Amino acid sequence: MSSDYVTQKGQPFDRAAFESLLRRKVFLWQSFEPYGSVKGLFDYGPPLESLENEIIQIWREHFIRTEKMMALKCSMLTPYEVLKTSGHVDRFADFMCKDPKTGEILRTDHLIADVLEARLRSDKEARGEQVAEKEEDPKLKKKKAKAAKGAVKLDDAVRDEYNHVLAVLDDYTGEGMGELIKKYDIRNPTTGNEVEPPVSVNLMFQTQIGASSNAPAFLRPETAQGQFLSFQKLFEFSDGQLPFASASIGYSFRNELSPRAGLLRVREFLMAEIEHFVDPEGGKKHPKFSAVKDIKLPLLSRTTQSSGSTKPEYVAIGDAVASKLVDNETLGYFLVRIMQFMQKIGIDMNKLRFRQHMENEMAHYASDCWDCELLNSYGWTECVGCADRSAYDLSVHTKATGVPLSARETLKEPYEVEEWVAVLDKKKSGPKFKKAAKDVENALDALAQDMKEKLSLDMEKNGKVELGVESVEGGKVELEKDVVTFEKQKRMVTTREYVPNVIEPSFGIGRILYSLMEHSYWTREADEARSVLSFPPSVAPIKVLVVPLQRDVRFKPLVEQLEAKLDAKHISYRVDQSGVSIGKRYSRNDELGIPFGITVDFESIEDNTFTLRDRDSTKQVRASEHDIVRAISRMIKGKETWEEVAARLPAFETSQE
Ligand SMILES: Nc1ncnc2c1ncn2[C@@H]1O[C@H](COP(=O)(O)OP(=O)(O)OP(=O)(O)O)[C@@H](O)[C@H]1O
Repeated sequence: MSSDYVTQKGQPFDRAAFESLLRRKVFLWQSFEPYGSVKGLFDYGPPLESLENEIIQIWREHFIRTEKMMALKCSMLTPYEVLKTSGHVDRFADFMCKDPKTGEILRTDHLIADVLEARLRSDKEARGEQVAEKEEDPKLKKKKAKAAKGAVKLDDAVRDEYNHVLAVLDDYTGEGMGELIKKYDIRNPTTGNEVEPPVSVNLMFQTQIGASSNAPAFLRPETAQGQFLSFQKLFEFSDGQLPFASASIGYSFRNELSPRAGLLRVREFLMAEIEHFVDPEGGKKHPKFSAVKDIKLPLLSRTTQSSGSTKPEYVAIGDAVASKLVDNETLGYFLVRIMQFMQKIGIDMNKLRFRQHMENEMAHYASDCWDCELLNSYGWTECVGCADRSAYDLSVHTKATGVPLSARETLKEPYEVEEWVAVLDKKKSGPKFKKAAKDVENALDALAQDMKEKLSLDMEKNGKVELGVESVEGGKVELEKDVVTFEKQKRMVTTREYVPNVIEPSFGIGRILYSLMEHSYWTREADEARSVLSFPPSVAPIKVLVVPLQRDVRFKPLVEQLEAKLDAKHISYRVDQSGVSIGKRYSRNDELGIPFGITVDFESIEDNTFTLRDRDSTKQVRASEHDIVRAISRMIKGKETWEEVAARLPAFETSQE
């Protein structure tokens, strides 16, 4: 993949150089390095910690504040029963294969996909097919020619078979994948060794709460369950009004079998999840949908994928919902808001698409699901899952606990119903059934209407009925006419009780951060060694670089004055007083993605003016301290662009670059 992938300037993306930059500038590293590091765990250094913080702030503003969501902080340690009910204990598992010679563990579906995709790529190269987007690029051409040398051609039938297997890989059981491995002689790609048959492994980290092992628990694999279990409290907080949404930003943990691709598949990661609760009656409309209906989204539908194409179509979300391509307004509204968020933080819009889940990929209860995928040098990567989870979660927790997680609505027009009612004479049932009396009462309450009607007929015929409740004396409880009667009664219905449906956009912040860093990365044409991270001013980890022209005590008061001004405006900055040339200092800081540089020079001492440099264009203007700090502040807030600032402040020509 990385050979086809280009930077925002159309240059071939050099992942080794990019990763070296991230290491050099301490963006991130594998955790516990002095102890030999642990796969799938990363520490963030100052630039990445700060970048994440900026993105979280934008996320909070874009979703929580603007959409009036209810932010929650729920526990990460989760009792066994909760995750048993949600289905995670039984189903949150992947199949793994072991390389018996090296002990390496490989995720089975990834292993099969990687090997078959590599063979298909090799086949494409052998047939000289166009795999690169920028065919005319001589570097890419050279790379392609090199790759084609060892390429292996496939028979047409084999190629079709591989493509089919890849399309339906999610449908395979462990046994089925084991057969594929044998049939296609799939081996560990790094060692060439045969692998052992697939074994299912649950992905949750298990622990216990307290000293006793009677209370097994897990580190949560998603933030969602805590939000579902808080439903009743949120419903009251929203004054019994639906729709409403909760949101939670917090860590989740998955014991991934083969963590890889840097931040893209890790074992501990920050998630930002929204649970939007909506009345299923009335088509899951969204009150703000009409404001976004004309916005076009790159949608890669199920039908397009089935035809073998990976090219999304730009469709107005209003049309997509009207044609039922996207199931409902609420889901459609969130797809738009996700795209707008990505645009705000600087994601390259040419590297974003929404891919609809195939039927076999979706959970059985989901009615529609779209992933927001970002293209990076590892390929298209799911960064946000946006699913309509129907009433599944609230229903299963209600069933397991008996605590209703449902909404009530007062009806505008109450209506009368006639219902079968079981009338129990408690004065008689208590002494008669003793300890089983409560069970008898509950069993009668739980009877459906048709059962009550049937029992009333049985009672009339036989003078008694049997309930599925064990009596104290043994055998099933029998109820006679004097204890219970079945009657039809009229009742006014004034409220409607229902289980809301849930639309869930679920963001993996680490994957977004990584893709953003790749999308922001490019090198100056004149000098390949000079790399730049073009973060938008609003998300850049540090906003300003202050550079005194040289080490000179006369600059000190001016630097201090600038620092005080930037502090007062809450603008983050870095002062670079090192002795190296100004050009070098600028380019070192371009690598940190600092969007603006203020230079303090001899003229500053004379007239208190400074130069302001734009990272991306390297253009400079000269103005008073007040004007410069104000311009920076406005650009960070998105109130002005560099082009607008450069048009109104005097240009400054320099040969320092
Ligand atoms: N191991 C991981 N490392 C980093 N981010 C992850 C990981 N697993 C999931 N995410 C993020 O959490 C989001 C929501 O999780 P979800 O359960 O939908 O992922 P998933 O479908 O299991 O992902 P995948 O199929 O890639 O394992 C994903 O879109 C992704 O951004």
